[in-house]
Amino acid sequence: MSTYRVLVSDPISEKGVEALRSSPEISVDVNTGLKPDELLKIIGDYHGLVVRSETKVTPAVFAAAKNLKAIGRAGVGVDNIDRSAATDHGVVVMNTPSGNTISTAEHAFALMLALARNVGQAHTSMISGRWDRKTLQGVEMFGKRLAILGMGRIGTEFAKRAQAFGITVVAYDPFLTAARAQSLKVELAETPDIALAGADLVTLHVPLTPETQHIINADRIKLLNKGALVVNCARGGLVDEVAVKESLDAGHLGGIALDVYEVEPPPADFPLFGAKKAVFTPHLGASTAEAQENVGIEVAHQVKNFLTTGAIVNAVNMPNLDSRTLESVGPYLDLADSLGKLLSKIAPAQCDAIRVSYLGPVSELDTELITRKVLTGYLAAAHHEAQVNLVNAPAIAKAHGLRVSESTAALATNCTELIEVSAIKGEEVCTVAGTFFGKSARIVHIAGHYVEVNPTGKFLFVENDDRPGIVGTIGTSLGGASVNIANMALSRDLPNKKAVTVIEVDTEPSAELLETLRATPGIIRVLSFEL
Ligand SMILES: NC(=O)C1=CN([C@@H]2O[C@H](COP(=O)(O)OP(=O)(O)OC[C@H]3O[C@@H](n4cnc5c(N)ncnc54)[C@H](O)[C@@H]3O)[C@@H](O)[C@H]2O)C=CC1
Ligand SMILES: O=C(O)CCC(=O)C(=O)O
Repeated sequence: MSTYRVLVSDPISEKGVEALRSSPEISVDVNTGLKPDELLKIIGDYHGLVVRSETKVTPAVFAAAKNLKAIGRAGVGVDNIDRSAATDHGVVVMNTPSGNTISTAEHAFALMLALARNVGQAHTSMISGRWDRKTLQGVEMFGKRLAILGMGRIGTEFAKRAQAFGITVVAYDPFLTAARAQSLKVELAETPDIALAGADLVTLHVPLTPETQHIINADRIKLLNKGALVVNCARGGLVDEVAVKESLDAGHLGGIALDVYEVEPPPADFPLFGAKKAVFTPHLGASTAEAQENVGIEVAHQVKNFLTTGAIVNAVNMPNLDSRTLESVGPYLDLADSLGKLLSKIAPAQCDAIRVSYLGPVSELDTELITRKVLTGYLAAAHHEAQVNLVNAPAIAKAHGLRVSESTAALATNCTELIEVSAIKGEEVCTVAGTFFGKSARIVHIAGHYVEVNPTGKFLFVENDDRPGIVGTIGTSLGGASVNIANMALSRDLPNKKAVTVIEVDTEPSAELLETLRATPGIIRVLSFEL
């Protein structure tokens, strides 16, 4: 019987499906072309979902997906997946960023050449019986000026191909450094307008975001040279289709090639279908045997590894946790979970902030992940957030108005390394801390007291007056109730004549035993909890 069920709801390569099926822990259903209401009916049964761009993973899908842990996107763009709903529901979203880069760059280049040499129109004209050599005259690529918006993976591959054609490339990308531009032999433009001014050719390779929506608009089209050709093989919505139509009609823009559309598929009355110089393809950028095999296999391994080992690669809504990181960070994650849970038991309710300090070698690790784990331990117990996990912990903390901060320092004080976690409520600060003695994790501070306690197990936490006889009384009460003591740590606060006793027990103390202890003279507070 498989532990995890994965639904593949868009077509991916057979090798990808086989890679998923290779794990005995996973059973796979391939069910493509589902209508939204059909997906809603079945998604509750699945732990993993694999999609391309057709399946729309909406907030309603997440609400119905009670068991869903991971979505794998066989491709780059994740705009068909509601990322914030995924994060709120604790579902990790992973894509396969590089498997379709070459195919998409080649397709964009093919569209640019087809546009320049009227390949589409010539084909249509020929098969309707004409031999039209006059009106189908094209333009050369050689010596032209090309603006690339978005110099990521695909933009970079496009630039290399353009340079081989003798095209001058100018690129705009907010993350493109001067050094990288120089090594790629492209001109670096500081703004999209500078890149577009005087360009003969334009290609878009940016994600669709509020900043890039209509990055090609009426004003920017005017900056281009007369007759310029524009290719969009990235996302519909980057180009203002109405502005393009107007400029084509006015004779300024020379042509448009689109692989992607604001609405997919575009309606039959799509205004640009009437344009004379245009080439359209139905979102084919990544549609090659090679790209589909790459992304199908990659996504299958990512979803499989996440479900069976917890390793996270190419996540778009949380830090990555590949198997090597998991190995180095794993023990710290367990300790962080215990510290968060412990804090939720001993700190005052409704804290305003959580502060996590990393001292010593642990400060060199991916502390963001460890802090997320502190939060999962704390929120699960303090706020009864049963669904909290590494993905949604920061969002849930924020929703509870909990401020989270993190600090690191190279040297710990009296331990080699320390994770110190404080819950803060107004002026009140309650701190717990843990460390490693060799490979063994230990909790070493609880609310101002030095102790040495295992990070997991059943515990009694007793605050008492520091005077003779109390520990003996506690032991007698536990013995009387047949609760065996596995371990015991004592810590005194000499100036205040107070002490804490942390007792690891083999069985959970009964409510009656806790009442007896609480009623014992000299005992101030008794807490029972499991870490
Ligand atoms: N037509 C198709 O079938 C395919 C389309 N795509 C789309 O192509 C686009 C690019 O993909 P990749 O190159 O793999 O992504 P990438 O992440 O490697 O590159 C995107 C680049 O855009 C840059 N960028 C972000 N905001 C920008 C802005 N406001 N102005 C200029 N640059 C900006 C980023 O810094 C990054 O370098 C994505 O939207 C993706 O969804 C990808 C594969 C297939
Ligand atoms: O799955 C596909 O064919 C679409 C590819 C795509 O648009 C992407 O990877 O962003």
